[in-house]
Amino acid sequence: MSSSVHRLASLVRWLHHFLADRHQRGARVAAAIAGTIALLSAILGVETARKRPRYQHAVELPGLSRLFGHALMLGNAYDAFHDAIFHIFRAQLDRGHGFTAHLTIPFAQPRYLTVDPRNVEHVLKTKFDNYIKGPGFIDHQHALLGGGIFNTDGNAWRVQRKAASMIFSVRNFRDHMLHVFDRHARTLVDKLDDAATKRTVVDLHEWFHRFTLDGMAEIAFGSPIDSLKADAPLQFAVAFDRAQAITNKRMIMGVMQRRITEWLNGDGERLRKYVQTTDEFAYRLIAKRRADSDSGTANDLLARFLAMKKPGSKQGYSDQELRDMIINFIIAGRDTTAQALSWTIFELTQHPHVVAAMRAEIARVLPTLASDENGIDYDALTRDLVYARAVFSEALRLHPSVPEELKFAVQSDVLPDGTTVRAGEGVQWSPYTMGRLTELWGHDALEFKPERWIREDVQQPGPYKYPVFNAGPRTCLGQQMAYLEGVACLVKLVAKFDFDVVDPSEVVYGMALTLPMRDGLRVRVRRHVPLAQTVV
Ligand code: HEM
Repeated sequence: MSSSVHRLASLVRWLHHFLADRHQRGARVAAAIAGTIALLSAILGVETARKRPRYQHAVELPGLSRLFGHALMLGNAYDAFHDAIFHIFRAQLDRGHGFTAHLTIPFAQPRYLTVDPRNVEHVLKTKFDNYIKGPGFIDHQHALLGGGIFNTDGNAWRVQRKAASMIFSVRNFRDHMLHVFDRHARTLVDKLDDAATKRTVVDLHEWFHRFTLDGMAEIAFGSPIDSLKADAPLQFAVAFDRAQAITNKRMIMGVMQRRITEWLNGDGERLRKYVQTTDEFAYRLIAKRRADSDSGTANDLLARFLAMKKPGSKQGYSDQELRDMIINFIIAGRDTTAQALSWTIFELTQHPHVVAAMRAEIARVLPTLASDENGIDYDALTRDLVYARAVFSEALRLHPSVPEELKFAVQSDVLPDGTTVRAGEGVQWSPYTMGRLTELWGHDALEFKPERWIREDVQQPGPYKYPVFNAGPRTCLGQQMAYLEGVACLVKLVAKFDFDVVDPSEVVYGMALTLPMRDGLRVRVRRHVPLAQTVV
């Protein structure tokens, strides 16, 4: 009896979550409850029974309802989704049940959740051709990402990857990108200096998104935006974040369930509106570059795509294809690095001894940084700032910018741990959970310890135990760029400022395709006074 009551309460909470819309409750909610229950009852009982696999090695995730699969469990846990997955695995491993679990989502193909590095290597590298993004996933993301690099498979992906990889050369990093990052980091420092004088509270998370957008716009699209200098966030950025949040909700739905839910709760309409705003921004950039007579000699990504013919065709890329490229690169280059910076600063505020160790390294490697007008040396950044780089890696271990990943099998296959995956089924792995498992990182897995990255007696983790930047043929193209930009910015800020988080308990992640902070990172800024200067 109590479990029925609990299930009913769960159902109501789940429906409330997906239907919550201050403006359109009432008729829609009533229709939704009746319609959803009738529809799901009719279909899901049969569907889940039909799709439930014969397990080998993978165990059933808790919270399976014969009628609703894991939808209620996921809906209830949605706001803390990554931690729910972590706790489920923690409990499963404590019971000796292994590294892979099975998940059933109404109307969607069943999927496996795994945190086994051998399985991750298998999907990302060994059987790369057998695991694709797949039509369902691509359909979910299409409104926002279109046919851009994150949302394609096969030849369309290959062509974009080849074209994009041209900008990620050591020469471009050293001679161009570093100077761009340095310039924007100075603008950020000036703003923080001003905030320190006025003692205002600033949302560092939002400022980091502007910092990385400005860098990305200049490097990839050849168009300075200077959003850091503006008084308020760009309208584009607000719409972009909201569009991502809606797109992410789709990841725990089947396509049909998504259509019904979004029709009922209005998310479909809202997404169209947000995408329209992001499109206007992208199309303005494209029009400006098409009109610019110098763009033929420019070296940025947009210039390269503008100059290219489509493979096997005499035609160039259409505005819509260029728009897809721009939007995908904004997610790639703005959100990931801005969020990595935000979580790193947050961890630093909680671990003053790490800040002290960073400052000691900065004093040794870049003694004039705090007053330096010449910018940061490339070799120092990529080779000598070992501890600062470890700090960035460690923050990403606990707060990976892409917290969950998913691919679908083209043909039936057996994972290295013995789990049978049938054609069309999904394999999802969780960098967020993997970064927190004692089985992978030792007894202190949950502690923030940059030292673990520089211990000589411990082998450095490979990309399958630490799949934060993906691995194999689709490994992140921008990993080095992210370290360059991230570490350059971090050392400048750490050398000059102390940050106090207004309320650490309000720093939680929000649900998006990446790992933003739901309510931002509100900090008070103080100019750092080195000890030597405080001694009278
Ligand atoms: C801390 C920062 C970053 C993290 C954690 C990160 C992580 C990732 C991950 C997990 C993927 C795979 C996504 C997927 O499965 O589709 C990826 C792909 C990619 N990343 Fe990054 N990334 C970061 C920064 C950057 C930057 C600065 C760029 C520069 C534009 C970039 C460019 C790309 C591109 C183009 C891909 C697509 C690769 C492909 O599908 O072939 N990333 N990144």
